[in-house]
Amino acid sequence: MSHVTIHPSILSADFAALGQALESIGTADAVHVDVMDQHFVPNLTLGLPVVSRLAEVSSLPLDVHLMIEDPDRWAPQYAEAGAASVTFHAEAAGAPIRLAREIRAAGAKAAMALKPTTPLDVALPVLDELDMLLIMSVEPGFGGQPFLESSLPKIRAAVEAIGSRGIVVQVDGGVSPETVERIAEAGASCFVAGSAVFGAKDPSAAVEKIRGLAARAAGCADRA
Ligand SMILES: O=C(CO)[C@H](O)[C@H](O)COP(=O)(O)O
Ligand SMILES: [Co+2]
Repeated sequence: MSHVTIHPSILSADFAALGQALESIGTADAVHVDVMDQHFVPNLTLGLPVVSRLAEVSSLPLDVHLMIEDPDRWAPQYAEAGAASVTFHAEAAGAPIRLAREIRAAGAKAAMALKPTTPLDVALPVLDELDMLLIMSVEPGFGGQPFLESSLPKIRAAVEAIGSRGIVVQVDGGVSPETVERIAEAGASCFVAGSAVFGAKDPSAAVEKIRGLAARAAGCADRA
């Protein structure tokens, strides 16, 4: 039986206390790290030196979400730095099949992300090279935005296109106790949640709450 996984996004954590942020989400399955370059998206966060250090100190796997131009050049370096998975955007990649292969060769799982307006068709030729497909449910760039309902049919279509290939469908943006059940019912199994986790008084409890709701809605075993 499959299970759901929760990846809190440290975009919504205190950037002056990232070590404490990691400690506060001990119940999570991985930590989602949003790398933004102020070119692909209108926001600037952190880069390779910080990700390398997080990989050294984190007991959770690092799920690195690259919102950058030219991921063909940079993504493999995040895999070499110790990321468990590296996600590049389809809209930014020049040669996505080659890039996914390079990420895997560098020791990480390979994932590709689609912005809300990018059609699923773009991912179909790349699927066989991917471990995970990220369906963005907000316009990338900022945490705390409302979940886009238009992503639900896209999630259903992605799950159907993937079939039995074992590729994880991840959803990122506006995931909260209010939205996670509908997203799980649509077939996603990996949930990124930033503000809903780090905005809570007890981030670890928020992770467990979101996971429990998702697992019940998906009709599968609650991992926790
Ligand atoms: O990639 C992202 C934004 O581009 C973040 O991962 C995402 O927005 C998480 O934050 P929230 O759960 O608050 O929407
Ligand atoms: Co993200």
